[in-house]
Amino acid sequence: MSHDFPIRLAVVYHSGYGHTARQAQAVARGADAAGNVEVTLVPVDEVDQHWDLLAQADAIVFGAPTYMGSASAQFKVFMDATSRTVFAKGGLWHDKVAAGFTNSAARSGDKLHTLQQLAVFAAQHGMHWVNLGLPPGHNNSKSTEDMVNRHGFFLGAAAQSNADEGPDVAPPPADLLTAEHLGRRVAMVARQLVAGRAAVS
Ligand SMILES: Cc1cc2nc3c(=O)[nH]c(=O)nc-3n(C[C@H](O)[C@H](O)[C@H](O)COP(=O)(O)O)c2cc1C
Repeated sequence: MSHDFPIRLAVVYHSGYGHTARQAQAVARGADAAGNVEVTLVPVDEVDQHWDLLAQADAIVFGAPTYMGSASAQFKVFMDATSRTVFAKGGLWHDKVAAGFTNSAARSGDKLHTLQQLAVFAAQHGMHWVNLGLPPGHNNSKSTEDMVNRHGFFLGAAAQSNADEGPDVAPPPADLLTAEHLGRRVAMVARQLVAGRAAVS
């Protein structure tokens, strides 16, 4: 696809112990690989410096660890802040592209609930949610744990980090490649949308 349309993509994430940060970096790498994409990683504790950047973005990818079956409290603080900084200002994120990812220690760990929470959040802002777009990776006798989308999610990217391993080794490469895929896909969808708007305006 032509790279003539530059894209601005932000990854807003929280990570208490560094594992979800690895996933966020992978999403950013994937977006960067789409070419002509300005990618910014925004940890939620620095978001106050980045509200203008987020308002300018074509796409925002949301990521949080799953804590007690939902997005971490720190990420929820960010979500709630957008009521005032984004929603009440006239819907500054309306018609932007959105997607999400989460990481937790258990295989399921109720990650689906977090992805659903992120998708509903994006919908409240009138954003266009992009799904993962990969088939389940490890669902038959010939597949392995090394395959992308090994957790079989459709709504977004999932990662699993063993509770006794640090972010130097967890989440494993398959989950980081899954996150890279999501980043690249979101950038491409954003470009298609920007190009399409230019074509019909
Ligand atoms: C308060 C808390 C709650 C957690 N709840 C869950 C959970 O519901 N499901 C799960 O699989 N793991 C759970 N975990 C494990 C984390 O999701 C896991 O350690 C993850 O890799 C942390 O990511 P981070 O390093 O980016 O914070 C929990 C961890 C903490 C600290």
